[in-house]
Amino acid sequence: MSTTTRKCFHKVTHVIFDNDGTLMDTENMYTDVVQEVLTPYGHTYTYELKMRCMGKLAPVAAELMINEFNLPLTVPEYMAKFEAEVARRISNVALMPGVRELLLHLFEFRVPMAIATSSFRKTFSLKARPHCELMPAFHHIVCGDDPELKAGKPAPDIFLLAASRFKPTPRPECCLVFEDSPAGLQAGLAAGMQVIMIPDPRVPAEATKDATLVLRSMAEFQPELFGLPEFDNISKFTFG
Ligand SMILES: O=c1[nH]cc([C@@H]2O[C@H](COP(=O)(O)O)[C@@H](O)[C@H]2O)c(=O)[nH]1
Ligand SMILES: [Mg+2]
Repeated sequence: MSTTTRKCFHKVTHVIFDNDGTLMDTENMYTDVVQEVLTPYGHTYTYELKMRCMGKLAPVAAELMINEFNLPLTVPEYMAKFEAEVARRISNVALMPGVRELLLHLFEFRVPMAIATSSFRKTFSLKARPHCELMPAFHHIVCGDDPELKAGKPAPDIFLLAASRFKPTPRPECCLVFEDSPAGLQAGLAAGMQVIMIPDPRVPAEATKDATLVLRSMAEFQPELFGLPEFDNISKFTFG
């Protein structure tokens, strides 16, 4: 089940999910988007480079790409190309395996949940549209362009901001984070939270070694290990 064997986990009361690559299967789309932007300049978006961009705020990733390839583009110009390609592909993104079942289960037991995504609100809303029946499961959603957000992942700010919006506000150690990216893992840990990492198989073990637990899929998650309600055989709850 896990590549990290840490037997003792702390009980949590709140759960904060990353979105891209964790709840929604959007990372292959992002790979295609960035490759489309790079192709006219003759460059390739390697997985090594992608790992440095994943989870970062769009302007930060744009600057990284411009510097990496010495592209003749400003950050706004790069972002305009990036966003145009995202808009072309975003209409029907799927959920990652096991996500729907876990969200329904935790919602049934009234576990407070939030999303902390580097994606900007407008883009997140497009991705969320096919999954709108699941959105009431979240108490709130913090996006990368939130006016109160000072620094993106790997800084801890987005997870601390997400925790602060639960009322009453839980202590960081009572929050469990789900993440797929190395930057997101570092952000969650820096926030003082336990982080379950569900990385793409191409992410090397070195980049996941600090995770509280590493899973291959959300479907492997055992909530009772963190003091959350155990799955029964069939969760009958559905949204209205
Ligand atoms: O291949 C990539 N994947 C993802 C990103 C960035 O990561 C964000 C998704 O972050 P999160 O997993 O926090 O939702 C995207 O909006 C984008 O800014 C990127 O630049 N390149
Ligand atoms: Mg992610």
